[in-house]
Amino acid sequence: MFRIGQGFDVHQLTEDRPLILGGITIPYEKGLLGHSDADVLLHTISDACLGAIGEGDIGRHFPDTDPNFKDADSAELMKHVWKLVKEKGYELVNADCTIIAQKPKMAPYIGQMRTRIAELLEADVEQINVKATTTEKLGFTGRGEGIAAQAVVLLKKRS
Ligand SMILES: Nc1ccn([C@@H]2O[C@H](COP(=O)(O)O)[C@@H](O)[C@H]2O)c(=O)n1
Ligand SMILES: C[C@@]1(CO)OP(=O)(O)OP(=O)(O)OC[C@H]1O
Repeated sequence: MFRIGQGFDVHQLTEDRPLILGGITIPYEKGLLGHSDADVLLHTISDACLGAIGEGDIGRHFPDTDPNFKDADSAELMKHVWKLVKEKGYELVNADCTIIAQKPKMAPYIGQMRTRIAELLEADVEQINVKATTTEKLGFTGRGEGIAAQAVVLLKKRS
């Protein structure tokens, strides 16, 4: 049996924060603002996993009103999500993600992101695809005000 889930998330870019995306730190003049470390890519993959198992979203599991999650490492949140997926008896078929950012150039970091995401989802790197696109300077991402990410995750019941 297969289950599919999709995720979408946005965080604002601001000064004096590190840019953490896909579980790695990317050198850039700004970082993402959030209650947690604001890793928009891990958030959207986590949401897609939760969607696939019918378990709501990360805001339900890790409320942004809970001081326990202040500056939380999104990799740790994703590990918890993946534990829920495994408890329901599923494993990953593949995940496909898109980062929507005018800047910085993500291409040099995509390999490291795939490796880290594969580690977190206990999968092979070939099961994880990460893409990036600008919005041709249009909209809030195009103006460099924030970064968005979307993901689709396919799970299958372990035999
Ligand atoms: N932040 C980004 C955005 C895009 N890329 C790479 O550039 C290619 C062209 O982007 P367009 O938005 O002009 O289609 C895209 O396919 C990515 O490979 C990137 O590395 N970082
Ligand atoms: C991850 C959580 C929890 O720290 O906070 P944020 O980093 O603000 O992220 P968001 O995607 O807005 O929502 C989920 C939150 O509950």
